[in-house]
Amino acid sequence: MSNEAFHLLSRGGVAFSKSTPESLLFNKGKANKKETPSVAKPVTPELPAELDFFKYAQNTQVKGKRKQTGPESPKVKKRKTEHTDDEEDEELEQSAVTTEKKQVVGHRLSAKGSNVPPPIESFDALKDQEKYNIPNHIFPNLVSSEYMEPTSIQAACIPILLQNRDLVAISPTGTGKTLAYLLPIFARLGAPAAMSDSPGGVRAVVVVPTRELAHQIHNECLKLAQGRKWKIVLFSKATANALSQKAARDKVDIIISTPLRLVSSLQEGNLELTNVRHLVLDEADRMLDAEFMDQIQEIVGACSNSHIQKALFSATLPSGAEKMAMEMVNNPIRIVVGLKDTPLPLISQSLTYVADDHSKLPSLLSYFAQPYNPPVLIFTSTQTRATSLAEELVLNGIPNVDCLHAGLTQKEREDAVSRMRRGESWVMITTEVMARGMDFKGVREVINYDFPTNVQSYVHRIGRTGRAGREGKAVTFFTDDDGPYLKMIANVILQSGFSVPDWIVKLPKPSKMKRRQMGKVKRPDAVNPARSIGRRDAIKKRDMVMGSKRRKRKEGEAITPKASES
Ligand SMILES: Nc1ncnc2c1ncn2[C@@H]1O[C@H](COP(=O)(O)OP(=O)(O)OP(=O)(O)O)[C@@H](O)[C@H]1O
Repeated sequence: MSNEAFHLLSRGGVAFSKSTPESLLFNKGKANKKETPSVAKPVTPELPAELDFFKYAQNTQVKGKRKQTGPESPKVKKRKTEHTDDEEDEELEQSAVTTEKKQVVGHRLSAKGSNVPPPIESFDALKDQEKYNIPNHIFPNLVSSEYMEPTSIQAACIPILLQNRDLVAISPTGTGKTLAYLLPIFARLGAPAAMSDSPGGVRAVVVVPTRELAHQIHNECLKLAQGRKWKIVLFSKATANALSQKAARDKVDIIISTPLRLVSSLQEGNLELTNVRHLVLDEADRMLDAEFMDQIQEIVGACSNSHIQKALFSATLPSGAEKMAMEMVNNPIRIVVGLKDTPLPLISQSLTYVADDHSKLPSLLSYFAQPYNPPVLIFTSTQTRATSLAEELVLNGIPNVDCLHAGLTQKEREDAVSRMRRGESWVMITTEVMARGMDFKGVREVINYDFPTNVQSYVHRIGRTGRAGREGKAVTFFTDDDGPYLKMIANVILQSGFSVPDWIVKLPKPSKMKRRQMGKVKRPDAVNPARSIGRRDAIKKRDMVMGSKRRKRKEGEAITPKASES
């Protein structure tokens, strides 16, 4: 199906807004009932204060029942290390507890390092000029962005970064890590380079794994930059070209980029990072995995200013990545908010058995036959499967289906993100490319159609819902093939305080080898086998027709000379 045809078929022509009655359309089963449409049920009767990042419990009357022992229980604590990538996590946690860990009142927040500055109580506390020296123009921008009180990660990290300390920070998805590093960057830069007498080139760089995330962070920067002429560049081929002149580069304050784009410009000699004072690696564990490692090393090497501050942020940081992170930084402070590699209890999580790959589509269609809460984000393992699933849903009459993956053109990707932000997409099918960092506040349900590739992928995928204190729901389909990896995800679910069937809890712990193979299950390109058989037949028929045409042409060519002779 062509892209245009796909969008024509998948668009219902109306935007979904959480506050409009359109949401009622989704409660097919309850169409005639007066009660309000199905809303993700609150899952925590009393959200522990240490996990209440957005003061959720204080402001909301919570009705539901927590299904399992809370994250604080010793039983769950023991499980915690089982799902992590290797055994050293526990050691790290324990050493933090016994030696340098500080428990900050009110939140489960651990800080490790020397001379850790105390967290701030409020954004107002930052107005203390002597202590923090933050330019006044930033505060109205916080208010206009509706940032009234700092989240835990912001409370802890902002004073650290303001002291120009290096930092490794881990906090669950959707808890406001972006502002935790952007605010100190603006504060430390003080004023735009263009206003300075001796601008010396780019002063801050934020590196992220995808273009979409870079775009989103750029928008966050623009919110904080209001009222001043900051030059904040979302690095792309076009902007990189525009900055190939040194005079233009000298006026740049902050660059937000993916690693590849930055490295290309460095290698072409069109960019210097020698004046960079603040380097942030967001989604740090992804930035430090094999795919990006060489590029990150090149970028870090290019940021050669002796006063550089490095900060790494993520919701997950397996111990291997953490070791690498710690080697990159200088006398760092390590902050962990909540439980490492654990989703917020605001996201209710469950596992759904679907036997085999062919049974997934019918299972998903029955899911959509029940009341559901759009927008729903669905993750597949490959681009072709994402497209195939989107087509199937459209053909099955699911309204406002959309698709976003790295196989689309940049324009198509941007358009898909815009439609999602405008609330026009009710069901977005996507791949790992959207798993990290993307902040679509309204996403209420995440479905892992294909099992995630590892624990981190699971945590980030489901973290697209339950953001900024909202509730969310995550459903993960599993087949017999996913069995060996089930236990790892089940442990995360238990750790967050939800239940899983007993037999899954009793599964043996997978070997290291098995853990490495997770997500490598071979799946067909088409999610509907009937359609793929149809497709095969169509291809066969097409080949036969073409073959017969070829033969006829050849016969014709053989006849023609004779005809010309006559
Ligand atoms: N202090 C605050 N008060 C209210 N909302 C906030 C605050 N800080 C951030 N937010 C909002 O919370 C949402 C999540 O923020 P952000 O995207 O920075 O989370 P994150 O921790 O980086 O998530 P991820 O790990 O998925 O990248 C955003 O919509 C943001 O606008």
